Amino acid sequence: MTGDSSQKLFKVVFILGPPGSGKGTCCHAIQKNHGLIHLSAGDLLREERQREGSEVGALIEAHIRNGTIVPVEITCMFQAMRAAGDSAKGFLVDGFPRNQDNLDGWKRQMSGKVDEKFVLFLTCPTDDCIKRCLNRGEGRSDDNEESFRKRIDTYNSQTLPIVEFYKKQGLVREVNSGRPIEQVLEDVERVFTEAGF
Ligand SMILES: Nc1ncnc2c1ncn2[C@@H]1O[C@H](COP(=O)(O)OP(=O)(O)O)[C@@H](O)[C@H]1O
Ligand SMILES: Nc1ccn([C@@H]2O[C@H](COP(=O)(O)OP(=O)(O)O)[C@@H](O)[C@H]2O)c(=O)n1
Ligand SMILES: [Mg+2]
Repeated sequence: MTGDSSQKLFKVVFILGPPGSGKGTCCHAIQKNHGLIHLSAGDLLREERQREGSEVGALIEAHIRNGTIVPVEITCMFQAMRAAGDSAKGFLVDGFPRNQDNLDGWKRQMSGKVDEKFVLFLTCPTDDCIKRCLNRGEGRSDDNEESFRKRIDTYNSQTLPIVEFYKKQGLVREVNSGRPIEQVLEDVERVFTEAGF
């Protein structure tokens, strides 16, 4: 009837898990195989932090070092999805929503515009996660032991309740990522295939 009713919904898969659990690594593999667009909230924030003249660069850096979550208005996930346009088969939304503020902002902006397929939830022992972060080799200002501890605290207190929220809706697909990458990717691939990707 109206133009709105025929508007294409953005297909979305959320990727959540502790720092160093392999979210980015899994997204790279899946993106290649399935033609999905990978949007990492952390990457978008680091990009904005580097942008010359950014008014929020220092604020972003303070949150990143401190392992706390940047206010959702600054985390331009929605703009990034819109910028990627209609042609995308779907989006891998990596590291978002990470707390209640992220989730509230997402709902405010995206309700009625997205088809939330599932949440890929990666689980990995903290000892493995910290080793992986300290060896990541990207020179990140938060890949040190002190920041890692803060990130894990934030993850446990603020992100796990978001996973629970999606679990209640039957949307969580859990994969143990504390294993060799080939095994992890085999299970991740299966989850996407079962979801019709
Ligand atoms: N299954 C795995 N086994 C060993 N190392 C891994 C595995 N998955 C990812 N890594 C490595 O661990 C580090 C963190 O992975 P990354 O994908 O950046 O995690 P996240 O995005 O969840 O922080 C990277 O150096 C990556 O190459
Ligand atoms: N939704 C998000 C995602 C990341 N971030 C910030 O960016 C940091 C790094 O996030 P990331 O997703 O790149 O980190 P990993 O979990 O991939 O190691 C987080 O610790 C937060 O400080 C945020 O504020 N909000
Ligand atoms: Mg990452």
